[in-house]
Amino acid sequence: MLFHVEMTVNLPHDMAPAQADQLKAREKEIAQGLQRDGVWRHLWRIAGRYANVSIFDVTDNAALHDTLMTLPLFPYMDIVVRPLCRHGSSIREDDR
Ligand SMILES: O=C(O)C[C@H]1C=CC(=O)O1
Repeated sequence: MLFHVEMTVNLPHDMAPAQADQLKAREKEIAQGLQRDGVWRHLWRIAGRYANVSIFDVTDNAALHDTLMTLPLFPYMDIVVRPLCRHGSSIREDDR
């Protein structure tokens, strides 16, 4: 199943820069692993915001939840999830 996921990161203003850098580095490592595995299909920065729009490809809602919970920044993100289904007019072969 495909999901449109919007993540907004809200790091506490008083978080030590070293802790923030460590969280971001671990997040990047996990995000890149999920992309290599084909789970995190698209990752786009929303211009001007510490937020992204992503497409995840997972088996079901629970799998998406479990995946998102593995992200080191999860406790600091507001996440909006929209389940997707194929559009009847789409000519793409890779969005099933
Ligand atoms: O930067 C973000 O949007 C948050 C998160 C998503 C991927 C990643 O490396 O960090």
